[in-house]
Amino acid sequence: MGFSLQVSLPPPPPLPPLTATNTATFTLIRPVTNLRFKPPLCASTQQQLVVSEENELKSINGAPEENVPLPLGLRRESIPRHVAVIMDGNRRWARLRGLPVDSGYEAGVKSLRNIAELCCKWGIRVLTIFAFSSDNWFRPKMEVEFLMSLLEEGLKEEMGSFLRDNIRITVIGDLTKLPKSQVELIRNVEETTKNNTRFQMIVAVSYSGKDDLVQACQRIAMKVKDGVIEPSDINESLIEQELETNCTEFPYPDLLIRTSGELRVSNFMLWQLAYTELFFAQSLWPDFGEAEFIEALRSFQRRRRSYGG
Ligand SMILES: CC(C)=CCC/C(C)=C/CC/C(C)=C/COP(=O)(O)OP(=O)(O)O
Repeated sequence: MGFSLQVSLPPPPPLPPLTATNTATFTLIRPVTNLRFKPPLCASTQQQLVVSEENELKSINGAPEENVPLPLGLRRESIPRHVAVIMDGNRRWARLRGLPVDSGYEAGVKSLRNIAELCCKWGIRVLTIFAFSSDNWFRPKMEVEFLMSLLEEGLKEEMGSFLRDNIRITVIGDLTKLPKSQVELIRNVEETTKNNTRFQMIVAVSYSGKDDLVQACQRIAMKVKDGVIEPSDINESLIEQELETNCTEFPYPDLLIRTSGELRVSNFMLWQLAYTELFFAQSLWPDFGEAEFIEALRSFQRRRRSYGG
């Protein structure tokens, strides 16, 4: 749906296309409530602009990844659609530097931002991160609270970028143990970003792959009990539909990366990882940067995926 705004520039300089970085130079003349992305109002600007919502969204949310060259040695046609990550080694990273554990998690968030941006840039469609496992509740209370506060701050701070960059956020896991305010924030972010299509980040919080399967079994058992389906109707596709990854078009990660040299999947996406290619990096998660990510993607592209056939 379009809206129009008058131009009052004597005479207007050539306007660059709207991008995520130059929108602050434009002022909308009247408040617009139906925009998914709202350019910040800039008091100092002299410019007023005619723009349509359609054009704005096209300019910002187009598919720039198609024009961005991939790093040397990576082929666009076999870029994984879904990458899952076990971000391991944050505390070790901090301890190695004599820093408090919290600094390790903060450094981990920086690394996550970097990898998520690269995913967006290179056309990876889904990134699932293991942010907090159901077993992590047994960590010291202060540590748990700090991790949860990072999640909360991250969601609040990045909300503008999610909308601007057409990013969908989904949280999976058992949220019943989280404070009500955090659950509300999560549901709000999910709802606000649910129609975004360029990139989806799935955040696994209080997550357990076994629990995901147990919940799916319970829901299916209820359907049998209620006479909605017969036991013989239970098949892979039905189970897939009941798992938490029913939130994405690409529920099966093509590539799982685990950092810090540990060689386990630790109860992460047990069903979904059936045919996933695994990559174990030596780097601790805060050190896992662009070079290591490229190495993981190159390794993925060298694999022959036969799915057992
Ligand atoms: C979305 C969001 C804000 C995420 C939080 C940030 C973040 C990096 C979380 C990782 C959580 C975690 C339990 C990692 C495991 O490594 P570990 O830290 O236990 O490391 P260790 O194996 O060295 O003890």
